[in-house]
Amino acid sequence: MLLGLAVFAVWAVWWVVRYIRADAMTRQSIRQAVRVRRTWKRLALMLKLSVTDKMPTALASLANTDNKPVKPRVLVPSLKVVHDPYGVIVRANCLPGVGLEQFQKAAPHLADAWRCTRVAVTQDKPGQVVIRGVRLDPLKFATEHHPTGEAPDEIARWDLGLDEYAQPVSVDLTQVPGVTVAGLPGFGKTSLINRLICDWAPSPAIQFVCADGKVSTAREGDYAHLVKRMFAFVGDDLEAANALFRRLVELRRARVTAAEHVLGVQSMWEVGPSAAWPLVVVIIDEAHTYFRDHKGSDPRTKKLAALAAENARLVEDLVKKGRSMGILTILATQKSTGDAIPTFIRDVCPIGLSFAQKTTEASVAALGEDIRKWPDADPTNLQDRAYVGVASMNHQSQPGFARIRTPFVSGKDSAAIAQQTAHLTTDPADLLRAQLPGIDLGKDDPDDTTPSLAA
Ligand SMILES: Nc1ncnc2c1ncn2[C@@H]1O[C@H](COP(=O)(O)OP(=O)(O)OP(=O)(O)O)[C@@H](O)[C@H]1O
Repeated sequence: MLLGLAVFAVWAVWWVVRYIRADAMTRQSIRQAVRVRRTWKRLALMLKLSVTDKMPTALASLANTDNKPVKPRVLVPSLKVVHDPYGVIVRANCLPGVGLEQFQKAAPHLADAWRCTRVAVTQDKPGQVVIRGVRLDPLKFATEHHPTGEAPDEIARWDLGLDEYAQPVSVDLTQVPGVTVAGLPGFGKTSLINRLICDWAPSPAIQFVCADGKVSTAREGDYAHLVKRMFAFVGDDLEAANALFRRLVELRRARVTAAEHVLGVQSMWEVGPSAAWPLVVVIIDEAHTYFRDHKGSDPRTKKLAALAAENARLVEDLVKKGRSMGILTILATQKSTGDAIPTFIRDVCPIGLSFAQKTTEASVAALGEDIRKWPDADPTNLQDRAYVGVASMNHQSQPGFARIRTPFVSGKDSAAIAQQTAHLTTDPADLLRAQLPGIDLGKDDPDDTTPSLAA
C-alpha cells in the first residue's frame, strides 16, 4: 500500500513538473490528451466504435452457478494517447467490425469531440489505427530551421518540413534527376533551396553549382553568401549560362566515359556519391530567364532566342540523362506559365513543389494536370500571407499532394554554413581529371556537339 502511494506520488510530481515546464501550446495538448482519455468510453459508444460480445467468457460461465443469463460485454477499443505541441496522436486497437474504415468514417465527429481542426486516421500495423488530431493548423505556424553544420546521416534525403498533421516530411532524392519549385514571389522558394544547401553543404560528397536568373553577379541576391560553397555561379547573362550548362553536359558525358574505370559500375547510385565522385546539385533559380522565348527579327533578339532554345536543350539533357551519373537539377521559378520551365523538362522531374499561385492554370503549369483532381491541395489556396513558406508537393509513393510548412532559414545561418564549408568546394570535372590522368574523357557520341573535357 505504502509502495503504491509512493509510486503514485512520484508519478504525480513527474506529471506536474512536465506540465509546468511545457510551453503554452504543449500544455493545451496535455489537457486535450487527458480529455480524450477521460471521455473515450462514452464517445466510442456514441460513435459506434464499440462492439457487443454476447458470448460469455469461460470465467463468467464458471462463475455463473445460478444459471442466470450472462450480461453481454460491451468492448471499446483501447487507446494510447500521446501529445505534441499541435495536438494528439492516438493509437487505438481494432475490434471485430471496428477497423480503419469505421474510424475513418468517424473522423469528422472525433474532430468535433476533441476540438481538432483536422483528424486523419491511418493504419501502421494490422489490428491498430493511428488517429492524428491537430488542434492548431500546423501550416499556419511559421517555423525556423537552424542548420547544424554536421554532415547529414543519410545522403540525398531532403528534409522539407511538417505536413498538415505536423508530421515531418522528407523526400529521398536518390535516383531523382530533377525537382521543380514554383510559386509567387516572396513565398519561400529561396528559403527552401537555402535549407537544402545548408543541410547538405557539410558533406564533401556533394557539390553545388548555381545559375540565378534574378541577379547579374554572385554578390547580389539570395546566393551571395552561399556562393562560397559553389564551384560555379552565373547570373542572368544568357551566354554565360549557356557556357555553364554546356560545361555541365560535358561533365555528364565525361562521367559516362569514366564510370566503369572509376566506379566499376554504370550508375553512380549503385555505389553512392563520394568526395571523389560527388553528387552535383545544379540549382537554376528564376529558370524562366534562361528559357523564355525571345520574339523579334533583329540579330540580337535572334541570338537570344537561339541561346534560350539551346539552354532548354542542354538542361533537358542534364535532367534526362544526369541521374545515373549523379547530377540532380533543381529548377525554381516565380513565373506561372508553361514556358517558365518547358514542359518537356518539367515532365521528367519526378518531384514538383509549388508555393502560392494566383490561378489554377498556374498551379497546373507548376504541378501538372493532376492538381485539378485535388482541389484542396491547389496552391491557389495558399495566397494568404499566413501561408508564406507553405508548399504543395506531389506525393512520390501515392496519388495526390501533400501540403508542407517549410521552415525559414536565415541569411545569417546560411552565411555561417557557407563560411564553415567553403573549403569543401571542388569542381567535379577537376576531380575526374585527377583520377584518370591521360584518359580521353571526350565524346562517346559522335552526334554530340558539346566540347570535350580533355581539351
Ligand atoms: N519558410 C518560411 N517561413 C516563414 N517566412 C518565410 C519562409 N520563407 C520565406 N519567408 C519570408 O518570405 C521572404 C521571401 O522569401 P524568399 O526569398 O524565400 O521568397 P521567394 O519565393 O524566393 O521570392 P522570389 O521569387 O522573389 O525570389 C523572406 O525574406 C522571409 O521573410
